[in-house]
Amino acid sequence: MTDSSTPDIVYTKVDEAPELASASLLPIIQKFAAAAGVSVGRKDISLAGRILAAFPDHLTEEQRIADDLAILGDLVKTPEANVIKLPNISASVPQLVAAISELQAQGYAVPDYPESPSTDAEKAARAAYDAIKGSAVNPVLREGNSDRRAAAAVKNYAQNNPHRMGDWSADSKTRVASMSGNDFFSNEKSATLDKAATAKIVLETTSGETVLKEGISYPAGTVVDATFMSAKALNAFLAEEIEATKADDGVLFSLHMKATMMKVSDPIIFGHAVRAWLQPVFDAHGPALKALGVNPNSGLGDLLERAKDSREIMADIEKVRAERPPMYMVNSDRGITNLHVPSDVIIDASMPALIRNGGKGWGPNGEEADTVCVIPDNSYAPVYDETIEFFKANGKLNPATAGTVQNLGLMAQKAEEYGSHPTTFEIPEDGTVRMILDDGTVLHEHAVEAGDIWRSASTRKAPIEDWVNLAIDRQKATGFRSIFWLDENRAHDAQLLNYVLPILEAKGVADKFEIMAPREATRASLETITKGDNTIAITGNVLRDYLTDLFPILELATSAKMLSIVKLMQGGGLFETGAGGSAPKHVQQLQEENHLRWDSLGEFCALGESFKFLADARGNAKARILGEAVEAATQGVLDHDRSPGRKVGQPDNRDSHYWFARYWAEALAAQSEDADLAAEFAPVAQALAENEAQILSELDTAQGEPADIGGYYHPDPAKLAQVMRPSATLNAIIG
Ligand SMILES: NC(=O)C1=CN([C@@H]2O[C@H](COP(=O)(O)OP(=O)(O)OC[C@H]3O[C@@H](n4cnc5c(N)ncnc54)[C@H](OP(=O)(O)O)[C@@H]3O)[C@@H](O)[C@H]2O)C=CC1
Ligand SMILES: O=C(O)CCC(=O)C(=O)O
Ligand SMILES: [Mg+2]
Repeated sequence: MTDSSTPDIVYTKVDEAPELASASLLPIIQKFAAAAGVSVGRKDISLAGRILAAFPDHLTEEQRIADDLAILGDLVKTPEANVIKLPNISASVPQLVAAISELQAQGYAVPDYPESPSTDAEKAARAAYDAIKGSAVNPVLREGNSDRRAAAAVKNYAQNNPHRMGDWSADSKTRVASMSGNDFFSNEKSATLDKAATAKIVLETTSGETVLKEGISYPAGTVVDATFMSAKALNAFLAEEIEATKADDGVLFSLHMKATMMKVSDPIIFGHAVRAWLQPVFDAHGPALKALGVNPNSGLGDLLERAKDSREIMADIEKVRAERPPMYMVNSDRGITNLHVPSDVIIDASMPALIRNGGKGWGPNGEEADTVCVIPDNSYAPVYDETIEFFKANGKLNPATAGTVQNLGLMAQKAEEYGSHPTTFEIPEDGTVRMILDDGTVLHEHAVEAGDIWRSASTRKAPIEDWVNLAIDRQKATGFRSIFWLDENRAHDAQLLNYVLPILEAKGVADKFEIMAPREATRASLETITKGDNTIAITGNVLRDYLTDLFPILELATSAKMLSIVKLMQGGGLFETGAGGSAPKHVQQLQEENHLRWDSLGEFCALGESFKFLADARGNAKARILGEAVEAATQGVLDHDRSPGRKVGQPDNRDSHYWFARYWAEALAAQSEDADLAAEFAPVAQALAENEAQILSELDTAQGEPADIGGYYHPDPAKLAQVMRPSATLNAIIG
């Protein structure tokens, strides 16, 4: 078993590109931190790690690892927590299955993922895997609300070095398409509980009553929502939009939602889209597809793989494809469509990239084209619709002069849709869903039909109050235009306003804040930053996710450079690195040509904050100096353009770590507050400078050939270290 002691700073072990970067960066951080007596150690929240931790009984003693996510889940509820959290995979089923087979091939006897569990053992395995899939880590660690913004140095850099933006034209055919009703937005009901309660969710049909879930307990003051999306309405809408897109010659069809974070509802919606796209094939070959084990929720890629030997089915698929509009591609070189894999359908990343690109997506022919963006539910789609209409009318944003949109997101304790996974159901039969409290009160009730997606989400009182107070603090600290993105006509938002308005009144700051529905807030924010002014978007959890990619990608080209702080409600600190994900494409590039374009600026920003937090929490003056020197080093990386290039042969992630270490050491050597630290780092700085040419040449020589890291989801640490630390000269200095 792995060591279960907790280091002063936890630096999470994750997946994909950030994990590759850690192999190079973490040894540097550990060396520098040791000078302040600070230990920096790892806890494993990777997909592979979480799978291994779930099945100790299937593993040998040496193979077993501790359940680090559970350990961290406890740690974040204590004031001692100081966690640097890198982005991890929120796995779709295809990713989960791929990770399982990789582990099995490496000799770990973890069970297969049971598609249709029948035995008790299969049911147990399925339950364990269901707990691992989707957004299973972030809701556990995020025991505080979210504060994401660009650090001043990062924003200044973006203004001085504006990235390329695609041009928008007034006659762009790009548009957002959403359902005309009967979606989560229009069916929502919401209530605030005046006392603590336990609830059950039941479905009543002509054949009797089924308990969908019971024993859900809520503290007093919880806002409890319930809503559903009609499957019939969804299917009619999808069919219509496929036809409407086709009528607009050459325009791409695309679907955008969050199949990973909304891990129960959105994969079902995705499956409806796959089915709608191939409806004639499902009509003609339903039983045959079923016999092949096809599940539309797993995507077109899985379907094609299973059907590839059936000439009849494949011919019919071809026929349908020829009749369909061109589809927006995830990777046109590899033939990966928008509907291939659910985990590629991640609206927070896809819509901003399309908008940054002048509303153009990539088509199957590898050419850019205008795109119909299907976002079925209306809760948050207006944000993208309004953004697109704004740029059509006003032209693209100018990153050289644009102000910034910061975000304060209500996220703690699985707030809002974030926490809806255990209370989301695909309705098996027509009937009535009721949410009933232990005193018999029917809190919410909906008439539903078979196939409808019903879900309940909740938001607790303490996180709401914490979020409003955080907003008051940030508004005071910045003086920025501060907008609560709440729609008084939406059931859930109206309940939140019952909390927000009295707190603002009681603190005498009501005049400092505006309240706007998402569409109006989007327009106001775009107008504000276009003028060069700044604004704070105070939002719920889903908008937190969406906006902290949207605005950074427009303003800074990427959300990787964001400062992302989670002030834990019990007093600890969680420092996330950037606002983006784990960049699978970057791993592919490393494997093919040993170039890693991952930018660790998010890690640098989080590290500085973590040291400063530790300094305050533990009265460690050296840690403060280390943190201030990290900030100077981050500034150095920006000032001297040391961030990774995109192409092989250009300096990459490893080069940027060399420069970061060097500027960090130089800043420590130069400061006069702590003579011991200066004396310790002067020779390090000197060695790094003197060996610059040698180190850069060693790093450069490493690039070009394929790199073997011994696994994708579960790489071999020794091979990974060899690939990511190819400079013997640098390694000797770092030790
Ligand atoms: N906090 C978390 O734990 C999060 C986890 N995720 C997970 O990450 C995975 C991938 O998500 P996806 O939506 O594709 O989003 P990503 O943010 O991983 O990738 C989108 C694109 O953004 C660019 N990018 C992101 N981070 C960096 C960086 N540090 N340096 C340089 N470029 C960067 C890359 O562009 P290019 O390829 O053009 O260089 C990348 O392809 C999923 O499994 C998802 O669940 C997603 C968001 C947050
Ligand atoms: O938890 C997840 O799946 C994704 C989180 C995310 O995208 C974010 O926090 O920005
Ligand atoms: Mg996100």
